Amino acid sequence: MIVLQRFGRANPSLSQCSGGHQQGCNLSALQQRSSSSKKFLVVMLRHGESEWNQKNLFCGWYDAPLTEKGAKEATLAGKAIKDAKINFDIAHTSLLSRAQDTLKHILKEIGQECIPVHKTWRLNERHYGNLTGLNKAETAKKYGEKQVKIWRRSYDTPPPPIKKDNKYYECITKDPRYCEGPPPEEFPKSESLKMTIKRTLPYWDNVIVPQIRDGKKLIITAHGNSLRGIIKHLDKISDEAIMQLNLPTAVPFFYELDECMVPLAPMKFLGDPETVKKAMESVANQGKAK
Ligand SMILES: O=C(O)[C@H](O)COP(=O)(O)O
Repeated sequence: MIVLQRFGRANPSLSQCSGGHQQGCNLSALQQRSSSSKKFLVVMLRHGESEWNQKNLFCGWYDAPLTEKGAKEATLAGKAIKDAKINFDIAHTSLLSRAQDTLKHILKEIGQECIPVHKTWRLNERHYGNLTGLNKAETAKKYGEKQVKIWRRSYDTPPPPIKKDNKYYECITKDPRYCEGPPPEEFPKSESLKMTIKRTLPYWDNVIVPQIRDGKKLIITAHGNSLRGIIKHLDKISDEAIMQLNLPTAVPFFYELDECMVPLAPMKFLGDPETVKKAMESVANQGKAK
């Protein structure tokens, strides 16, 4: 198994059972932790390259399909998982095809196409508001790289809300895949990372965590920003430090969690360190004016 550098915690001392989202943990659980060797594995990854990644467009809730390269990246992710001898009991993904198809390629590669797959809007990409459909480099040229970095990576500044005359407004808002949620009053018009975390974490806490505690091995295929939210939560990364985290497409990373659902170590990638580092830099550079 090749493991890349860890994305460090801002404050490791905070990584105890004190987080409001870590349910069922108390002091006695903490005290027992040292004598218990129970570890839980969870694997996550961002989808493979999509057509809109290739064109460098803000995508968010628009349903851009995988490119051929994206499909190959997903298969390679499956190979890395196979080489690491990991198999799964349950999969979770978003309602967007790029994440679902990435999962399909992986499950095919590891010969686990039959495991249950749960799909939820709560794992969707953050909604990019009225930036949806705009080219990232051109937007940087127009509004400045600093502003684009704020829109892409700041913790609590959402992009401008999507307008009714945005070319993609109808196909996103009226998409029947959202008939079971979010409810109309919660349907996002744009989301900051903070807002994304607010709708993703209840799924982590109420659906994913109980399955992990139950001893199930999970794979989660989702998106750059819904996963940044989960990583921020697990690794207790500060609002400032999270701005520097850029997730590459289709590179699996994993956590080993203790019984309190606290990571035993920060996130680790499965992949060649140099390749992953370059891929992360290239994601960061998508917001530079060309
Ligand atoms: O929605 C998008 O455009 C991408 O999937 C993620 O974009 P980002 O890296 O600009 O946040």
